[in-house]
Amino acid sequence: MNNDADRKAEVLIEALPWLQEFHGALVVVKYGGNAMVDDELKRAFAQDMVFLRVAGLRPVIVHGGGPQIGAMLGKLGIESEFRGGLRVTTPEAMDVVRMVLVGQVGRELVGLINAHGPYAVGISGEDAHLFTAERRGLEIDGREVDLGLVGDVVTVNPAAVEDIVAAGRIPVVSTVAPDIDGVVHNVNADTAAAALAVALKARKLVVLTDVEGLYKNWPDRSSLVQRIDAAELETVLPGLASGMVPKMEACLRAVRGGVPQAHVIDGRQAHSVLLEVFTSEGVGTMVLPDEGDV
Ligand SMILES: Nc1ncnc2c1ncn2[C@@H]1O[C@H](COP(=O)(O)OP(=O)(O)O)[C@@H](O)[C@H]1O
Ligand SMILES: CC(=O)N[C@@H](CCC(=O)OP(=O)(O)O)C(=O)O
Repeated sequence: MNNDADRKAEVLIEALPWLQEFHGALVVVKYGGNAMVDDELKRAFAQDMVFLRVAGLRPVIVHGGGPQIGAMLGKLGIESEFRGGLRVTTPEAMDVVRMVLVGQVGRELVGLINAHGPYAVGISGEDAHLFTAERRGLEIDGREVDLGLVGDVVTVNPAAVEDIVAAGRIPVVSTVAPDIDGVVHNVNADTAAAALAVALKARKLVVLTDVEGLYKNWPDRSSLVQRIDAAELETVLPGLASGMVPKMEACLRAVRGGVPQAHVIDGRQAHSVLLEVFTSEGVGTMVLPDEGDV
């Protein structure tokens, strides 16, 4: 065999133990809006989800869309600001959040996946009681900050998502959610992905973003964390900035809720999900439960 054929065969065979280990595994993949900027990358992501499904895994996608919401708010002349990595959401902004997440970003992903076959079904936190939210406050320097219609997920009814998965399809979840009075809230997609991964007893949570993983001393590029356990992550959390806060809180919530591993990986690298699942080195940052919890 020539070298090129050897290398291709090696790549395929390296996947064998991982195909065995994850056969049938339910994997929640959070696709961040910052990793959706380029059409090629979006197509590669859709291919990866179909690959996982055809390889015998059960992918569930939770998508974000922060930059896309920002762009639409900008076009409409509505101001929006972030506090602690969360968007302060007025009722007017909430209409835009819902329109963009459900009607634009979710639809686009469903279309890209369905270019490969009848796999993807879009669903939002409003469907079949999937998520119930509770208004979420934020404490900054000991003071409570009002974020408007921002919610945290307090209950998950995963039955509708389970039905879609059981039918061999790929749920694509948009993260708007009603509170108990039916008022729709804006839920950060990392937060929702973690709550869903716990409720579905997922084997993995994989979070795609626009950075290689968690840096202990951001922005020092030599401080990329490959593995971290829940207890250590808890000590690092207070020092984190911007979007990394809800992301790492989500990983912590997932592993503390029984998900055996959570990963933050670089969505700017095409097919990074496949590298994470099917190669021995993996990519990005892996968050593990505390030793006693494994
Ligand atoms: N410690 C850190 N490690 C990695 N990235 C960090 C850190 N602190 C802040 N960041 C920033 O967080 C960003 C990711 O969060 P965010 O922009 O909300 O992504 P997404 O749209 O994928 O949810 C990174 O691009 C980086 O600029
Ligand atoms: C409350 C809150 O911040 N909600 C987010 C929801 C979208 C999201 O989380 O998108 P990314 O994953 O792309 O950041 C927002 O309004 O931007």
